[in-house]
Amino acid sequence: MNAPILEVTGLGMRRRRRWALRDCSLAVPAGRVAALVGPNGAGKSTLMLAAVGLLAPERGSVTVRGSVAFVAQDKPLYESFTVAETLEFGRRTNLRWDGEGARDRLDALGVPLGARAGRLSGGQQAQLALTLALARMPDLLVLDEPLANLDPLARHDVMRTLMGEVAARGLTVLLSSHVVADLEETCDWLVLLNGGRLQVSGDIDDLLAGHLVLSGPAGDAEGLDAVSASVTGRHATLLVRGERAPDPRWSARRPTLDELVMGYLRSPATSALPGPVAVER
Ligand SMILES: Nc1ncnc2c1ncn2[C@@H]1O[C@H](COP(=O)(O)OP(=O)(O)OP(=O)(O)O)[C@@H](O)[C@H]1O
Repeated sequence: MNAPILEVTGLGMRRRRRWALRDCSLAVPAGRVAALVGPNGAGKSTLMLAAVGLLAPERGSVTVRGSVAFVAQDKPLYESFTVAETLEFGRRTNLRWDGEGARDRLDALGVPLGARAGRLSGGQQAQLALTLALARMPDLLVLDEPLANLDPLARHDVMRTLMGEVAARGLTVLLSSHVVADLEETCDWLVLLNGGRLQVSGDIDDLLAGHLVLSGPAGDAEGLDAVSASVTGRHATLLVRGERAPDPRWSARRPTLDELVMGYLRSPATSALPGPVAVER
């Protein structure tokens, strides 16, 4: 595994008086596209604010090995600036700035340079905010719900832009979303928060390969160590850890990412976390 670009150890974060995150330890290897998922109030934004240094940890530590850029949920843009003025402002306020790449990207997306940022569509504003962050040439890009309020085509375009950058220069991305289906094709790392606790962290292919969805008679489910189970009449569907069905009474298949996420969210006391991570220094 590549050395983690983001490493969080024993992180505890308080928002006002309440703990928003407790005892979170995770590592995201360089070059990954990591999905940060969890219900409302799980602590996703808090974790991202800690990762980019906008909130200081109450307990534990956050290490980023490289430069970081952040796009907040409300995509702050100067509404009265034109797109060209926005780019010029970026050039003047950043030491590292890929203005040419930014213009090329906006050109390819059909975002007019002369339009005022406040008059762009939601999808174009999302692309402009993403373009500004990418122009800073970060090693780690942190995006708080970059796909919220976008139509399916705009969501696809944003993800394609990200994938292009990841492939072209090994960018690492941490992005939060509520729509797991949007993440399945592009993300290869999963971080699942629930109620301020880390529940799942790891490579998505490994996680999917290490779990099964079992279907069979509800009466046979006892004794199986399921992550979660749903029973309809005499039939049970279970998410379990393992690579093979326990016996022929159960039909087994690999879960989808959505099934894996939902299975863990239904059982907040369960977790799928790696052991201590060896870091190359
Ligand atoms: N500015 C704030 N002041 C006080 N408490 C806050 C603030 N922002 C968030 N919190 C609290 O911290 C906890 C974690 O919130 P956070 O915004 O990190 O969750 P989230 O997973 O990003 O949620 P969502 O999916 O709704 O955006 C919640 O209990 C929330 O009420």
